[in-house]
Amino acid sequence: MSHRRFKRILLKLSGEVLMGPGQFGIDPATVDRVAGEIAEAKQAGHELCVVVGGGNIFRGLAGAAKGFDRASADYMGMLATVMNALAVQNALEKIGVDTRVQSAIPMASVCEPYIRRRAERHMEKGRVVIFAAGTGNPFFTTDTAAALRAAEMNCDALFKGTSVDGVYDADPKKVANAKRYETLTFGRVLADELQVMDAAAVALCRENRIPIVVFNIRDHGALASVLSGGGTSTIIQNQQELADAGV
Ligand SMILES: Nc1ncnc2c1ncn2[C@@H]1O[C@H](COP(=O)(O)OP(=O)(O)OP(=O)(O)O)[C@@H](O)[C@H]1O
Ligand SMILES: O=c1ccn([C@@H]2O[C@H](COP(=O)(O)O)[C@@H](O)[C@H]2O)c(=O)[nH]1
Repeated sequence: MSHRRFKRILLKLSGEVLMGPGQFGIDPATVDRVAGEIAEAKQAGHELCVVVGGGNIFRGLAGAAKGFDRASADYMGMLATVMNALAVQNALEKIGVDTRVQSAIPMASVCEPYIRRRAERHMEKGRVVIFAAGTGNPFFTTDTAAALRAAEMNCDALFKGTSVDGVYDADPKKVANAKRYETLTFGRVLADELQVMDAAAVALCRENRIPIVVFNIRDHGALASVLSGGGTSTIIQNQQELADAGV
């Protein structure tokens, strides 16, 4: 199923994927490749904004498990996403893509604060807006931030670029014979507690009728293939919209 109809896209970029073949941190070659794919999608006529994760550097839950105060650990996680956002911005600007980073935690000497109307204006001017620091609140995730920004920016779809090629009936990293869904309804994802994305993010997309496309951004060229109807992915929508799209 081609996703060309989705003109304005929120791309949720997994932090974990940005570490490339490494075990931690930012792999410049991977960031450059992903930036190239964003540029390609833009050239194909899509408007893009990006929310970056932070799992390659710090996750609040993992910090809390090691004894950090949960809220402080979450702030550390949000700061990690700012580093990733700057890396993605740098890679995009090197290849001539105009960008702005906006952070939900204001840090005036590093990037712009998040201002919705300003972000909208940047997008109208053809810039890629990279949203950093998640929602700015502890106890949330960058998936929820992605759903929130997708709603605020009137995006046609949320593309979750992660390290699995779709949503399965069980975690494919743990269950060898897990089966991938081609399409799913929001209701099914929530009822079956499929963990690919947190429930708050899924509920927000359901309420705002924003389809979610889950795909593996580790696969080279995956964004372009999925947009044009090739590649492997799962689309999550309301039942009616799946029917309208002929699925
Ligand atoms: N039913 C399922 N289908 C697909 N993936 C699942 C499922 N259940 C759990 N997962 C896991 O969800 C993970 C993707 O989501 P997760 O939020 O952990 O990472 P991310 O958003 O890609 O990274 P980051 O948090 O670093 O930004 C996959 O790596 C996969 O192992
Ligand atoms: O709104 C938010 C978003 C993120 N966090 C913290 O940041 C890390 C990294 O984000 P991922 O979604 O895991 O990539 C997350 O583990 C949280 O600790 C947050 O507190 N609020």
